[in-house]
Amino acid sequence: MEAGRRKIRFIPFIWMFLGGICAWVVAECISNNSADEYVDYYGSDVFKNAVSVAETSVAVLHALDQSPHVSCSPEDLEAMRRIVFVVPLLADVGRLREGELACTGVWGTFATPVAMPPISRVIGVNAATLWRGASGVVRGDLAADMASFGDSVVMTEASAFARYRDPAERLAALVLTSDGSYVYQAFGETYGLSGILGQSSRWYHFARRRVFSHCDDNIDVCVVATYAAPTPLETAPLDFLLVLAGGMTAGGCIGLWHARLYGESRSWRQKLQRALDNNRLTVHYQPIIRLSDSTLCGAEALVRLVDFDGTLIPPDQFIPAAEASGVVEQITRRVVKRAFSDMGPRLSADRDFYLSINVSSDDILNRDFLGFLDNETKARGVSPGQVALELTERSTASPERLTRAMEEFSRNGYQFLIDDFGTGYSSLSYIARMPISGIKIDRMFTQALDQPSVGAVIVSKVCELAAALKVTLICEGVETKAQATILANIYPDICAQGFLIGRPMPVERFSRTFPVASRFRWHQDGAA
Ligand SMILES: Nc1nc2c(ncn2[C@@H]2O[C@@H]3COP(=O)(O)O[C@H]4[C@@H](O)[C@H](n5cnc6c(=O)[nH]c(N)nc65)O[C@@H]4COP(=O)(O)O[C@H]3[C@H]2O)c(=O)[nH]1
Repeated sequence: MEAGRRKIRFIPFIWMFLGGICAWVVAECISNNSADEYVDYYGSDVFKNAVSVAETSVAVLHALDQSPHVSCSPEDLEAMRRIVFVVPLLADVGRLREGELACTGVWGTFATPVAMPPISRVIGVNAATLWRGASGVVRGDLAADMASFGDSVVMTEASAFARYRDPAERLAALVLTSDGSYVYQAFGETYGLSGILGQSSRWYHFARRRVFSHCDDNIDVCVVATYAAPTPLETAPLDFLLVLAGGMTAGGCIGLWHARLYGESRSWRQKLQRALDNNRLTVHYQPIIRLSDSTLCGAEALVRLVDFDGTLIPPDQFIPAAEASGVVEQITRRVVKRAFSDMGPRLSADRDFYLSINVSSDDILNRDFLGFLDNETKARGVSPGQVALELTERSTASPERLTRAMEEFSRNGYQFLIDDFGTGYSSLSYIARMPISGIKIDRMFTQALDQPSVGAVIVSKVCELAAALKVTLICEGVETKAQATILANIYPDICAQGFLIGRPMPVERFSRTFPVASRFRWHQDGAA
């Protein structure tokens, strides 16, 4: 008991914690998303520029290679000068002779060819040669990236990547080959970046280092850019704390609601258990008559919980809690025992009279219940054929399982009635396959009978269905003579249950009001 109370007290805190975690996850995802946008923007810019430089260099090398002019001839120098003039990404273009630079578009022909520095890399099928940051080739103070193909060489303008040299805080990028073995350009703190080529962050990846990586399809140029994203607490501490507080508050509210529901169901469970232990469940009986001849055909057993002050609590208030907490099976057994003890003599005296008992699908699916029912009927001398089990149409159990279980009860002689027909969602095809002997039309349709509404149409359709299925039809909630008259006209064989005939009552009153072989003349007042 104490443990249960302590558990209830913890529920809101657990939900608060969960709410806080959810809020934190949401804040992280939002922050990841904007950090990814940032690194994508930066990485794409570097990538576009790198591809543009590479494509331009390749195109110029290709053009020089195809040139009809004699290398370093005045026409060749003129053509190279024009290239340097129109291609701002290139600082100079020139010609090699025996591995040395013989002339360039800017400097013309050298009196003494300039020695080339050691090669950084040879790439591609056609063996283009690359130099990274080569200095002292033309001007001692300038370090340029160079590429050569055949006897042509291009020198990249130093300013081509200038704007990336000092990236914003936490940003870094590498321009490299797709196998990661050669780095064209590096910006910022790039240690370990080549190892993550091919990975890209998504908003749902939880990592502080956000990654952009992309390779060109035609040229062997890739870019890996990273952003060491700050935590949401660093970027927007107030917003983050507000989101966290919101999450915890929402979690706390859900927790309070959950604790209340849990407390209610726990208190109902305890209340019901105490009522069972103290024998404070009682059963009332509501008469059911056949309208055609006014004979009493049966009675429905309806459970009530007697509160400590003697007031009767109707089943609608505790049966759902009993079903949810698993106490319903104990209640059903108690009702069965009580109803057989109350109505046993009546059932033996009047073999045409039946007693209907509400059961839940859990009762029917419980293998022991059939044995229990058999023992009780035997002990009280009740014929199973006079016992109708009312199963609500709103049952959530699997129809196949339920049908199989119902068949076992049916084999032992018990009848089944589908209660509250028309309010559930079960398919008619299932109902048609279930071993049922009767349908009870819900009172909401009955009460619409003497009003112009679709209720009357539905009732007459259900009557047709009952006739087709060859099952008994019982109409619940018959309160007026007008309703009874309409029903008797639509379906003469119909049975009626409702305040017009009698409210649920204790067994003593039931026996007094409806003695064996009595008739209830509903078109006159009172029982006869
Ligand atoms: N307005 C109006 N109401 C009428 C009229 N005639 C009968 N009623 C009420 O309609 C309900 C009929 O029972 P139900 O459809 O089986 O509906 C039952 C049944 O589904 C459930 N129930 C009752 N006893 C048991 C039980 O022992 N076990 C289980 N599992 N459920 C039970 O509780 C429901 C409510 O039972 P009650 O409160 O006794 O309410 C009863 C009855 O008092 C009428 O002319 N007008």
